[in-house]
Amino acid sequence: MAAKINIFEPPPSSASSESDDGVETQTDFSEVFPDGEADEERSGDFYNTPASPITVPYCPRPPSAGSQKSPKCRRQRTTSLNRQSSNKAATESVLRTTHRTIYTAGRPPWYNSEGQKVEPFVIGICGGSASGKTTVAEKIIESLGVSWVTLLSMDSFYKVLNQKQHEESHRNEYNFDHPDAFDFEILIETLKKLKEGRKVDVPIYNFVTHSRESRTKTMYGANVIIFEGILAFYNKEVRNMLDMKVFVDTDADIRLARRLRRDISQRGRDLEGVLKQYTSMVQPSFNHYIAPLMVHADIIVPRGGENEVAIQLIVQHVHTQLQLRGLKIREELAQAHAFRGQPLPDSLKLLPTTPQIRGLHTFIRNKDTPRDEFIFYSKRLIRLVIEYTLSLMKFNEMTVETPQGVLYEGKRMATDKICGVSILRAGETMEQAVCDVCKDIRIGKILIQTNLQTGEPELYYMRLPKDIKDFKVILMDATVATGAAAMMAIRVLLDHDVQESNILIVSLLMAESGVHSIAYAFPNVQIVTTAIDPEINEKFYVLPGIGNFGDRYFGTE
Ligand SMILES: Nc1ncnc2c1ncn2[C@@H]1O[C@H](COP(=O)(O)OP(=O)(O)O)[C@@H](O)[C@H]1O
Ligand SMILES: Nc1ccn([C@@H]2O[C@H](COP(=O)(O)O)[C@@H](O)[C@H]2O)c(=O)n1
Repeated sequence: MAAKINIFEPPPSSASSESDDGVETQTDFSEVFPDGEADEERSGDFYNTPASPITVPYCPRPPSAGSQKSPKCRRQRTTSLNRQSSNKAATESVLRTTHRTIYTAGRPPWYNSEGQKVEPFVIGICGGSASGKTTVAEKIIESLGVSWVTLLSMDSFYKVLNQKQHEESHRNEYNFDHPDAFDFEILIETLKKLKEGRKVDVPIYNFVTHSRESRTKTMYGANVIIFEGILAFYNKEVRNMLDMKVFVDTDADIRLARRLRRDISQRGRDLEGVLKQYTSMVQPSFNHYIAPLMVHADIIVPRGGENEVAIQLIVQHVHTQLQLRGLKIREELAQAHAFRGQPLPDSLKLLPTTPQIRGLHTFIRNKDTPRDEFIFYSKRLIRLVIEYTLSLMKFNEMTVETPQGVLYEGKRMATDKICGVSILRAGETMEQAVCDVCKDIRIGKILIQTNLQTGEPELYYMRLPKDIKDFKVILMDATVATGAAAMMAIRVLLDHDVQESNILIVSLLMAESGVHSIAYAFPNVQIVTTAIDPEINEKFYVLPGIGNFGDRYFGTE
């Protein structure tokens, strides 16, 4: 695969800092590439996807729309996607730098067109020590060309040793090749969480000190998860989580030669120690525990990483499986013809189409409106839709005394826990209006861009207010066409434990099919807009539409 270096470009209007009134509107793009990651390993470590439960009332899509579920039923929460390097790869990255390539742009969808998380494809790689498991895993990753792959090594789950065992390990007398050396409980829990797309903190193992380091490595779900280790197929529960089992079968003498070189140069061992450990424990355990696991393999790869043919076969199979999992979100959404003629969902809150609203639309839809007027009239419309959004909040009774000493029976918004999140970059144009009407509101940002090759939305960046799960979220995008970007942003919020019913997606203009798609996937999300247009063209623009709102507003092409 051609190496894919991250080509992250902040959007034109980003990187602002605190505004005068102290409202946080900053866009800190360093968040995308956290400190401590080698450049070529930048992989969106920022992303956290805990599972989140949802319920459903609205299901207008008829069965012919390709949906498997019955109208009343609701899908299970399952998994998600991303790309990470393993602990092992991370700790050895200095040694391997010249071989390491890949790495990612944005995160492609980790859910299907119904908003449901999609299971990642999990590959297990088993084989003797120094057989080439890690090398095979890295070659698969390179050839796959999939952006989000997690590589998890069984080494991370070596048990913490007591004093006696520790002394034995330094005399090369502790058996690290016996199943009892591994903490299968944490391993299983970790794999399960990764399959569900949740965040895990994986221990980092140090082969020199025979112990876990105090820091951990944070990993997330992915399109593909590769799990490798000498006893990767030993535990039945682990085996059941593997979609494809690969056994790397390399001759014992080659394994010994590689191990000698590696353990002396990288793991702080001496010749005598390696040979003693190998003959007394590594080789016997291989014969007794590891070699018999070959029966579970779907594919046996002789010679390890040199075996290009085997690696390409594996890669082909994974590609086919990923395709079957179907993550062509935008295409599917754009073809959501089954919604035609369906009543608009109850979750849609359309502003009354007054002459004033139509008048504002007339200005901003007119292709000849100059930019300054476009901005002026857009701002007016934005202010109206934001005020309307606030009117949908719950209000409590409140009595105040007027300056004349008379009581006034009024109302007060039930919660002040409201925050804004803009979908960059068009959604950013709506931030000011939210800040103007909600005092001290905090604003988060999510950057989603379209991959020009796949046409799919990709998540590049996000920075969300702290404790967002406790907030009502006004999610802003100027226009919604297929709903693909809005759905990705909603998915991000749900993955951060925001309640579906606490999300309001707010736009100036939405395509009818986008409204249906969002409502079908996320029936409890409120959808607020000033107008609905009937069509989407082949470029995914709304028709009649406004054109590219961001370009017209920011004066870009
Ligand atoms: N085909 C190969 N030719 C030469 N050295 C190799 C080859 N494959 C792996 N190695 C080296 O052998 C050692 C063990 O390989 P690795 O892939 O880490 O095996 P495992 O993960 O099974 O322990 C590493 O130092 C690696 O660089
Ligand atoms: N403290 C330790 C822990 C493990 N080992 C050996 O590592 C081998 C597994 O790692 P691979 O990368 O070779 O799969 C295993 O055979 C253990 O003997 C060790 O030496 N010290």
